[in-house]
Order: sequence, then structure tokens, then C-alpha cells
Amino acid sequence: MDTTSTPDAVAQGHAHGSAPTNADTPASLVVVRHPLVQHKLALLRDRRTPTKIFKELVDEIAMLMAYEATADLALAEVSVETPLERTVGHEVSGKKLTLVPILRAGLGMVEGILRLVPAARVGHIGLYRDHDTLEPVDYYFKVPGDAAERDFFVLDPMLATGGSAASAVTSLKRAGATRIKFLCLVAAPVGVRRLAEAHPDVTIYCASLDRELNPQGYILPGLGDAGDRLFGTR
Ligand SMILES: O=P(O)(O)OC[C@H]1O[C@H](OP(=O)(O)OP(=O)(O)O)[C@H](O)[C@@H]1O
Ligand SMILES: O=c1cc[nH]c(=O)[nH]1
Ligand SMILES: [Mg+2]
Repeated sequence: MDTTSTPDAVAQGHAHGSAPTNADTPASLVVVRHPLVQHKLALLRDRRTPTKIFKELVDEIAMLMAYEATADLALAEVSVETPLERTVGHEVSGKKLTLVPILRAGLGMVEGILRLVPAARVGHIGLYRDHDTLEPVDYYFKVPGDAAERDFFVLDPMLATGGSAASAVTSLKRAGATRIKFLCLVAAPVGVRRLAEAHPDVTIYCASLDRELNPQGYILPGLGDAGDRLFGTR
């Protein structure tokens, strides 16, 4: 099964929907087509899904996507004593993982990923999209001080025009980050292109590459306003 989508100007994807293993891989999009992800995504899109279930679904899909996005974490051998004998096990080594949700909607993806990687740190980037220009306006930035030593997962359910994602990655790089992945649930082709052109080193993970944006900048078919559906606003 081909699990890779390559919209215009996205140089290269990866077979089998798994995370890339080559640090030199150019800009790429990984569409996670796992059946559980796709099943939960359909429920998430449904306008009748209430806030409580919507939140649970975002949490669960984020966890499943993080499973893919962590597939290239480095392992080191460790010695383990079982009840019967000593053996060799493995532990995740190398760079410390930091999750960076883009406020607000990215917050919905944090807890699910932390259940998989409880030692991860959490930074925050505050951005909202101006309703008229659709350009991001930033209002908060806080990540661990040793950014150059860390692997970052930037989290936001929606990649629409790509302005918010590109701005968040620019801010992270300014703080010293060099290894960044972007995890979203639904992406629009124009947003993938904008992020990939601005930051070709950042691999983008999504559960679906949707068709297009409407004139108000909402993804079609999409799932509506992720922040409003997560937090019950509007
Ligand atoms: O790709 P873009 O065109 O930049 O749009 C995507 C952004 O829009 C939404 O946030 P919003 O601005 O609605 O803020 P909120 O999460 O606080 O609701 C979404 O969560 C992304 O951050
Ligand atoms: O479709 C969209 C686009 C931007 N932000 C959302 O929450 N939904
Ligand atoms: Mg919103």
C-alpha cells in the first residue's frame, strides 16, 4: 500500500507510512494510513461528534501518529536481569524529546503523546490566525533552554495555509532547535507546500491530506475549527 502523498513541491515522501530513518532526507510528508487512525479520523470529522468524544479522538490519534513519528528514535543497549538470567535490552537514547503544541488546538495532542513518552518535556507556542489576513499572530513562546540538544515535535491538528506552522518552526529554530518534526491531523496541500518550502528539513506527519481550503481558509472536507470543537467555544 502506498502511504505517501507528494503534493507539488514536496520533494519526497516515505513508503509504508513509517517515519524516515535518514536524517538527510529532504522535505517530506508522511500520511499515516493506519486503519485505526483512519477510523478515528472519520469520527472526528463528523459534525455530530460531541466535544468530549472529539477530545478523546484527538488524543488517541495523536498517540498513534506519535508511534509513527518516533520510529527512528535511537536505541542503546542496556543490561537487564530477568527473574531467570541476565540479558540485553534496549532503551531509547540520544536526544531528549520535546513536544511543542501550538495554542490552543495543539494542546489536545499533548496528553496522548505523553502517555507514550512520559519523559518528554512540553514547550508552548501561542499563535492565532488573523481572521481577515489568515496570517499568524504570535503571543507566547516558551521552550526548554537547551533547544539545540533536543528533538522537537510541533503539534497542531490543522495545517491550513501553513502560516502558523511555518512561523512556529521559525521561532523554534531561532531558539536553537535543529531537529523538528511537525505532527498534524488534517493537512491542506497549500499548507504542506508552504511549510515544506520554508522548512525543507521538517518532516510533516498527517492523518489525511485533504482537498483544498475554502475562501475563509478552512480545510475541505476538514473537520471544522479544531480549537472550537476541542474546547467547546463558539
Ligand atoms: O495553517 P494556518 O492557516 O495558519 O491555520 C491553522 C491554524 O489555525 C488554527 O488555530 P486558530 O488560529 O484557530 O487558533 P486556536 O487554536 O486558538 O483556535 C489551527 O489550530 C492552526 O493553529
Ligand atoms: O479548517 C481549519 C483551518 C484552520 N483551523 C482550523 O481549526 N480548521
Ligand atoms: Mg481555532
